[in-house]
Amino acid sequence: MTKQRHVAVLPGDGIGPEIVEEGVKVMKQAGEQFGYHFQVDFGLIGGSAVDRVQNPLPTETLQICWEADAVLLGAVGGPAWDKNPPELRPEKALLRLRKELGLFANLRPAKLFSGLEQSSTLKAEVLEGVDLLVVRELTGGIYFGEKRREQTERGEKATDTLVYQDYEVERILRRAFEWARNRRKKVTSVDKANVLESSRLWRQVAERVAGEYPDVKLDHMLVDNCAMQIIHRPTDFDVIVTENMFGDILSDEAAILTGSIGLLPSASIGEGNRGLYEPVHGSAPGIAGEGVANPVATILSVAMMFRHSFGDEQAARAIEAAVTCVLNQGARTMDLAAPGDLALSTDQFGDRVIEELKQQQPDPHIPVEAMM
Ligand SMILES: NC(=O)C1=CN([C@@H]2O[C@H](COP(=O)(O)OP(=O)(O)OC[C@H]3O[C@@H](n4cnc5c(N)ncnc54)[C@H](O)[C@@H]3O)[C@@H](O)[C@H]2O)C=CC1
Ligand SMILES: CC(C)CC(=O)C(=O)O
Ligand SMILES: [Mg+2]
Repeated sequence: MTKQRHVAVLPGDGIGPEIVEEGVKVMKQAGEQFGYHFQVDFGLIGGSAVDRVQNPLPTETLQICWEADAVLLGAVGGPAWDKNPPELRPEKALLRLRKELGLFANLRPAKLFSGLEQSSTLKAEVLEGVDLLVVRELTGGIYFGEKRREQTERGEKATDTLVYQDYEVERILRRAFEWARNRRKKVTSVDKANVLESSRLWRQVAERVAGEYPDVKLDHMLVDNCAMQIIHRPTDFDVIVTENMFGDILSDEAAILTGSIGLLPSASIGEGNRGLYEPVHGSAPGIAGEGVANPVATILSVAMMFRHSFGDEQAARAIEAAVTCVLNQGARTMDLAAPGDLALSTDQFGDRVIEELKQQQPDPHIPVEAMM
């Protein structure tokens, strides 16, 4: 029986439309092979929405996201909108969308594809076996705290506030422990508890939640040390769980382990099955419109959509296997190409993934219903 799914697609700004086009192609191909019929609704978001309708998150966009089973997003932002007032800033729209949909858990896996050791600036022996998952709290912390600008006697003053409530910490910690159970059973909780009160609460809650998961090992690490250890001993990490801003920064850093930020996908989920799927990277304005962006992060985000929103591990793995095959054949986009290599364009790479996906057979050993 054909499965009906409703997907909201928000290409956004910069390279967003180019990479999302490849993601949608792969989603439709996987849908054909694995028995889906998609209703796809496109929506405006970010700077392009400001330009068109003077609103970075139009009501119609929010509406199609609410009605959808999953949202696929490219990226938002760029220099054209950097000086906009807060209500017209593209990045604010993305923060608001995540909050409105209640997507508090952001999964950012960083895994080394074999053959890409040479693409990283780090030594191959440091990278061998890298496979970590950053679980980032997504709807709290300093990105959402009260912001203020004031004139004082000594000039202008700006304030950002970092607030966490224990329930917000508890629910993300619980997710991290659940996911660690299906991996190598190790959680590193990252904070700045030597300085921040919110981090002291975070650590306290982490200890409490850990008591419910005796099979999973919990370590605490200060964020400055973690930033170093990620590139020094990356294979020591399994699941890293941390607050919003630390997770944002550490996941970009983790991209260096894999060879390019153009490879890192993400899934943002909440209490239900609806999720938002987007690459970890931004709108890369410097290469926008040239057809050279790496579409892998977006394509792998589509795999995460099948896994987390549709509960379809078989389709997810087929997409991941197709990407692996294409990379194993030596195909590279500009960000991964060695000097002298012929780099494929964004759509050529997407086409190669489609061809490999067509060769993938459902694996009868994988349960169709994914572990959520
Ligand atoms: N989720 C989102 O929509 C995000 C949006 N942004 C926004 O994006 C804009 C640019 O931000 P940046 O700090 O430059 O970060 P960025 O991630 O857009 O780019 C950083 C570097 O990585 C390269 N890069 C990124 N994605 C790539 C891909 N798929 N293939 C090949 N190379 C790629 C870029 O060319 C650049 O050299 C800003 O307006 C920022 O606010 C930044 C991060 C996340
Ligand atoms: C709102 C986004 C621009 C923040 C970010 O960099 C991210 O989520 O990766
Ligand atoms: Mg970021």
